[in-house]
Amino acid sequence: MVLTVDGLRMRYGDTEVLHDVSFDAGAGEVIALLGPNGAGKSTTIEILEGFRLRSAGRVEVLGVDPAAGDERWRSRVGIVLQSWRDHGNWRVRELLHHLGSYYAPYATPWPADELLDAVGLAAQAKQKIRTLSGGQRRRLDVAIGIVGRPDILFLDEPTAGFDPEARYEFHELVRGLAVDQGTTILLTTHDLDEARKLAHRILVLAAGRIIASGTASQLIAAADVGSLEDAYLALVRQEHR
Ligand SMILES: Nc1ncnc2c1ncn2[C@@H]1O[C@H](COP(=O)(O)OP(=O)(O)OP(=O)(O)O)[C@@H](O)[C@H]1O
Repeated sequence: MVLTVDGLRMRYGDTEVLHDVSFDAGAGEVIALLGPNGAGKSTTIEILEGFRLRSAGRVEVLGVDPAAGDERWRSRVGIVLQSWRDHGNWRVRELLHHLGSYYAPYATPWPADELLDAVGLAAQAKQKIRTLSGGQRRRLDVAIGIVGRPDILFLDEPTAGFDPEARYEFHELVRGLAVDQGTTILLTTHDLDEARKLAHRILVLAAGRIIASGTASQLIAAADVGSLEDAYLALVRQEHR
């Protein structure tokens, strides 16, 4: 398994926001984590990325506890946060080239120009980052996440602000990473269509617990409804009762 989460708990002060979360993922698997605002999706991802220390449970990412991940481990993990800190005065190509160089001791980084093509930013290569549109910045966030050709990629709401074409191209890119490079991908999204199109498995997290898990068709069949949207709404409404 590329990713194992077993009995994960997280507490902020007196409030427990993750209760006994367990799931795993294999190579090349795309998993979508869905759930209402505040369900604990970002918290889960940040623990797996090694940014937050969990309260309890076992977590392994590429065979390593993220709390103890070293530089080599970090170089194999790609991360797209909800918002990347800005380097406004850097130019797009320059930043990607620079960040790619960090990975050079461990992996062959994606050449900046190829990566710019892949995320649809070739025309903005020489632009300063602060002049990019919201969607263009988000594409750059994605490029930053994959520049080191990671074995596992964490994407926190990657397509928020994308136009439909950018979204389509991003979906193709994610599929390519999973299929051609065997990259394992865990993404959070509020876009059910995105989850249906991309994910081999969907996890629904509500109030810190996984309340359903399966393919889109399995979730739809289990709820005995006609669409993933209806299945999702039935699940989270049941949880609210
Ligand atoms: N540093 C913190 N201190 C205290 N509470 C926090 C902290 N970070 C998050 N929380 C709380 O933990 C819960 C889970 O938050 P989290 O950001 O993981 O949710 P989410 O599922 O990613 O939500 P969204 O869909 O809105 O991004 C929320 O109730 C949030 O208010």
